[in-house]
Amino acid sequence: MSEEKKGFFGRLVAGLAKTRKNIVSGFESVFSGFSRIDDDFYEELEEILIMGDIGVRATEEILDSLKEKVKENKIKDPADCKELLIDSIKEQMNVGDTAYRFEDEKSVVLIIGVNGVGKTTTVGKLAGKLKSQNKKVIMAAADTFRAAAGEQLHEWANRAGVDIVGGQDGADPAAVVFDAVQAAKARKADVLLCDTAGRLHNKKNLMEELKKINRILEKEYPEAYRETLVVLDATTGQNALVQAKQFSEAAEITGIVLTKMDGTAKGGIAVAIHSELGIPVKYIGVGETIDDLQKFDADQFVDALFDTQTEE
Ligand SMILES: Nc1nc2c(ncn2[C@@H]2O[C@H](COP(=O)(O)OP(=O)(O)OP(=O)(O)O)[C@@H](O)[C@H]2O)c(=O)[nH]1
Repeated sequence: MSEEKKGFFGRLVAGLAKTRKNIVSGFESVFSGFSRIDDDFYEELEEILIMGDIGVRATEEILDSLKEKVKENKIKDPADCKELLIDSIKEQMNVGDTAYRFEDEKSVVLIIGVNGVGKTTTVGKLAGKLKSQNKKVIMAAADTFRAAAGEQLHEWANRAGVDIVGGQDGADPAAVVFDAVQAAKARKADVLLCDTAGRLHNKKNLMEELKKINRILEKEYPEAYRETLVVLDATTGQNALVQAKQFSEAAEITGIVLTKMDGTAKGGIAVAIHSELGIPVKYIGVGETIDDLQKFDADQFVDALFDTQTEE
């Protein structure tokens, strides 16, 4: 493993301490506590997976795949199931294309999410990350629904050292996006980050608003690659999955940002999102500062969950 990867892995393991404690220690006791592979053994595994917020459907599929592998490989010792279980979870998390195209080409990134999930913080962290790659970034404060959201985003823009357009409470979000696109073109921005609202209690309005924004982007900024990220609060577990489903009905989602992974034992929700929705988690938030946003790598995530070597 390269130094950089080792560093990332270490941070990932540390950030996931609570999730790991919840899932890994449970697995370890099952692998070492059972002397044979029987229904009780599988039931215990099932319980740990469900308790870890991996989701009912994903859990079933993981266990079916594990049982098949056990049969195929004629495994008799529960301890030998560990690697097979890791493989089965990785398979469930495979959603194909997880490229970060917006980091490499002229792009506009729409960031949606309900209030309080960490959306504004995520926009700020993303801006900081892109800025450190020498990208010209512009923020659009198009979440004009909540008073003070614009002000908060301005603070993040200052912290990250990027330009910001909009921020007046009650302005039309689509109009803010329109202005931001003109600014992005005039200032030759690499990435336009749009903080948009996500009021799920009125899905029709949300859909209309997103459609309107997308129409503006199609018309005014067709040359930009479009990424739509949904921000979800990992501490809400299965609720996050429900939100992701609802957003995916309202817009074409290209990725998920899972925030507050540092404060939760429910990190297994990442598996459920991949497995049940087929949408990749692209970033995880593991703290409140500008550097606390990490790219998500499903294989490394599963390895980190099972890593028993690292001190906490
Ligand atoms: N521990 C931790 N806290 C986070 C993370 N991301 C955001 N937060 C905190 O969560 C709280 C809400 O974050 P905001 O970014 O204001 O949430 P929001 O979704 O933009 O909310 P609105 O502005 O109301 O739309 C803040 O206290 C953040 O510091 C994270 O990854 N880890």
